[in-house]
Amino acid sequence: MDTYDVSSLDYYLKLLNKQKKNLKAAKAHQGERPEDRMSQQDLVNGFEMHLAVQQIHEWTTAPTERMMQSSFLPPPYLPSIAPLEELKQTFIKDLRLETHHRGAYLLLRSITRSNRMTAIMAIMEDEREDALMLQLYQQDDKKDRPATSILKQNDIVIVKEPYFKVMADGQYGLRVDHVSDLVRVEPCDKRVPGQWAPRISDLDKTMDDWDVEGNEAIKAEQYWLAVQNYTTALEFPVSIQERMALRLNRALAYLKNECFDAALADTECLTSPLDAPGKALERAGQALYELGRFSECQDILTLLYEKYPNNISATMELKRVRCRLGEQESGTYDFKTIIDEMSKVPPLHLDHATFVGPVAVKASIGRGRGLFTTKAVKAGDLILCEKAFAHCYADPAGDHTVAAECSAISLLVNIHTNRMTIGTQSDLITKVVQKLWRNPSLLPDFMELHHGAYKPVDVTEVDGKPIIDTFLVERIVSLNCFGCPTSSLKLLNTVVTEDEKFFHSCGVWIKASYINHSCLSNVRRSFIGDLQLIHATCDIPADTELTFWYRVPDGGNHEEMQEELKNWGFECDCAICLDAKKTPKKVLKRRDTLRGDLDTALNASELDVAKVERLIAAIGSTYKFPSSQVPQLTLWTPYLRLIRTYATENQPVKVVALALKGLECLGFVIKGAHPSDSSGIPFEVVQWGVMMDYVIEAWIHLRAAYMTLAPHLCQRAEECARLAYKMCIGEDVTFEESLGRKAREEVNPLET
Ligand SMILES: C[S@@+](CC[C@H](N)C(=O)[O-])C[C@H]1O[C@@H](n2cnc3c(N)ncnc32)[C@H](O)[C@@H]1O
Repeated sequence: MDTYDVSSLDYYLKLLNKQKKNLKAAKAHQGERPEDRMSQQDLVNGFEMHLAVQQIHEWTTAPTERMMQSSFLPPPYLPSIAPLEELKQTFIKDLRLETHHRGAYLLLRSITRSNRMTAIMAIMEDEREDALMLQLYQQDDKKDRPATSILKQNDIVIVKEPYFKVMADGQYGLRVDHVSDLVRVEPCDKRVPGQWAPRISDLDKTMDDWDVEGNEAIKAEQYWLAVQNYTTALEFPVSIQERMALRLNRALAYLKNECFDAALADTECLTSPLDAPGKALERAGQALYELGRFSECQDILTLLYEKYPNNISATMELKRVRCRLGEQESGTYDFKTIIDEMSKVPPLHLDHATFVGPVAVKASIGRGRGLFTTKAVKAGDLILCEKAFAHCYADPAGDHTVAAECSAISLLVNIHTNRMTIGTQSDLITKVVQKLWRNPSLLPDFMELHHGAYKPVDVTEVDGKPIIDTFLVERIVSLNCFGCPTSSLKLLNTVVTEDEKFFHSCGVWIKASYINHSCLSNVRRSFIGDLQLIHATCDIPADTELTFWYRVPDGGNHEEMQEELKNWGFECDCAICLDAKKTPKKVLKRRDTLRGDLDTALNASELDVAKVERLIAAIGSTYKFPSSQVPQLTLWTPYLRLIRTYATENQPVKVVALALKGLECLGFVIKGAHPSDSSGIPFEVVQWGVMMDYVIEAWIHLRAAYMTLAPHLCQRAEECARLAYKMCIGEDVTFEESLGRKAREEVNPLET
């Protein structure tokens, strides 16, 4: 939704076809055991040489000049679900090309440093001293952790059911797409051959040595290493007290590594909170907070506070979690403070809770599941304010200088679905994989999301570790992710360039993902950082399905709209689309011709307003149903153009007439809005129309025109502008500063 899909652009199609050709050529060798594998030494030399060249390139090229990275997703394959003890060891020389070696595993040792391209890469050997390149995908983000720490020289790993393939450079290598297919092996593991045995110095270390090394790793902010060190210390025979101290130390390292499930488990607070020491309660509270389990977090922190009433951090944390609970329960947010936070650079992942209004997920006929109201809501009501499950801010400069939290923009090519997008989706997939890998308690909610025809494995855990299927994550991201601006407000205040029309930031919001598409939508989404807000754009009765746009409709070509929805695998059957489908081709053709004439008239150096109005009326007459039933979206932009023209010319009578007609074409039904109306009917929006962009502007122009013609209607027009603002921007605390004050002070506020 709102992502930059380049699948139909020529340049990218050529790239896709080239990749497909390479894949086909590689497939021709499927099942072969290559005779021309490089020697270990040649592989190492080549790898080191490449590293050196890459380093020089990085030193000598400005970040902005570097090429946009591409990520190619291979045809999907399932993760290994076999317990390790059921797999048989195999060796490099027995590997067959383009084959997933089901039932087998490889034991490998890294013999080089590792490098990060789109994957973490290193040269690995097996115990027979054969070597090959290993490519690990979906590993930690480089901002969190250097590549060299993910796979260090001499690290020993097992690759379950390895996938041996021809790589982009024609060499042979292993590709690991599923993080759960890689198992790290301790040097003292009985499977490790004698020649790779641990160093004597490591064997001599005591539990205390490992504990001290863990503490040092924490100080050096090498939290992944601290976890390893404390884990090794815990393998020694230890007293209950020592065990608890080590686990609490490890809980801290886990927290820093964003492994909140494991941190929580190490505190043992969920099983015996009453006996837990302060440090355990503090760390458990932190883990629960990060997992969004605010109510449990409050319970733990209350216990901590009761035990240590003078503990300042406990008091502060308790206050913080109570704020989250307030947001979660009431949907009341301090938007002024949030907007202030947003103005900080770098953009933040906001510290706020999710509010779910009166909605429930239910079956939607012909659409799978959908989100339905559980009670009636009014136009402008907040339905959802959802914190992203995962979110990637685009780094416009491409150099990570803007913010540590930013992601580089890259091209994501899915060879299997032929879909190509530009943005941060590639990073988003990695982010989701890592979040789930580190916190398996989050798996069920995410994996429940729509994944089309993809058939995942039905095993969730093996050997005590979660199974994470990268291709399932990719499918879910592809069908459920939202492209988004940094904030909808920022979009209102800037002139959007052609390139910026496509949002490069993106995220996954689980609840919002249940909302199906309709061009005739009844809710609209907006963004404030990584919060997605959904507001009702009209009065919605109870038990009604909520819908918004996946692609913004413009009432133009019906087939083109359906083509844009193709990725999601459905045809829209809203009243607008059904009407277009049923309208005779001859009428559609006439409408198209008139629309072409109208565009020419609108683009003329001097606007012939009479002609434009005539053409609008002629297009209007090609519709069978009134716009209150089937909105005539194609007329919105021309009306807007006329409203602006008449506002500039200070013709309030015309502004009112055209603004009301414009709103009418979107499906609005408004009573008592004509200044000349002497019937005494009070102003009322009987029906809200489709909430297209610039509806706020139309209301503001109306307000300005009423100032001269019907001052008593000004306030009503301003209220409508404010409500439309809330629907489109997400809040109305900035309305006054953005538009309201200007609207009152100037006759024509939007022209300045
Ligand atoms: C983001 S999910 C929406 C929730 C989904 N219906 C579910 O069951 O989880 C997108 C998918 O919903 C379905 N969908 C959305 N809008 C639809 C519509 N108007 N008609 C039919 N299917 C629709 C399509 O299968 C689409 O790929």
